Amino acid sequence: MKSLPFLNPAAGSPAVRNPGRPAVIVPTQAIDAEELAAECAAAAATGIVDAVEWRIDPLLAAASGSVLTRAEAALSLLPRALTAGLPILLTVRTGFEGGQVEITEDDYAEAVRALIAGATGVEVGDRTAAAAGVESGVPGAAASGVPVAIDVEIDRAESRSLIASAREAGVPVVASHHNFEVTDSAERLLATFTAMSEASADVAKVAMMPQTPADVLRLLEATSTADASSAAPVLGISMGPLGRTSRIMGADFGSCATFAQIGQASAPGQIDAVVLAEILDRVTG
Ligand SMILES: O=C1C[C@@](O)(C(=O)O)C[C@@H](O)[C@@H]1O
Repeated sequence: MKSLPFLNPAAGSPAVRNPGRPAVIVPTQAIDAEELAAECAAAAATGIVDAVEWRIDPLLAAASGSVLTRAEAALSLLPRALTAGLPILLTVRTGFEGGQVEITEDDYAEAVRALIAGATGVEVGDRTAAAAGVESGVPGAAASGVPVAIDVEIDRAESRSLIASAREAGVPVVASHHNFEVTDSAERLLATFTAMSEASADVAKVAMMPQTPADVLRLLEATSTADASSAAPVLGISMGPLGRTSRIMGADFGSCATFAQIGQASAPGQIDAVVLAEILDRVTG
């Protein structure tokens, strides 16, 4: 298991203190500033969360105007998320992959490009994000010194150029691929991990729906194989109740992080974050 590459050392969260422990990432689907600030603060207050994923697809779906206007509306809220001090993973989960925003390939690329620019240019206080990133040495750090990373769906038409743009801007990238129906074949899973690694993603993540225990095993084996052959951290998730082994013991198969819920889950099978942290305390110390 490799470490999640956008932890915030200053947060002193469990994965920061113990590099052998997978990062716990908690999603928020907040669509306004108050909800976002409150959910990030609540996650930080538990002391067991390492990063927050802000799923902005519900906000993009609810807002009106061009995709650029809607992405900018989301970005204007980002400083509220950063005040809690936990790293933020910005995710536009499209309808293609089980998310809430129906979006064209062109609009997805435009939204992600706007988010990359915003993640490097967020102003908190009087320093620019890019300057703070250089000073703090934290990749993708916003002005507060809190890392901001971005999710890019590897199957989107412009994924490779989006990943290249994010890396050029110093924003860490989590490449994603989801199948909410079944679990891909072993060959397809490995090809997906390889494509993510070849595109230079900072984390290669797949989330699959199992139908049988053998599907969970195939996902875990592919994750472990990909971890052994890739320089970048990997993350393999088997969703639904059947896949919970992957969310609890995934680190033993190479996963650098696990998604857990506080309040609303963002995918089937997520475990309560506090309960999961207690289990991880017991099994990983
Ligand atoms: O990609 C992922 C993983 C996930 O689908 C899960 O299964 O926990 C949850 C999503 O919010 C996130 O973007």
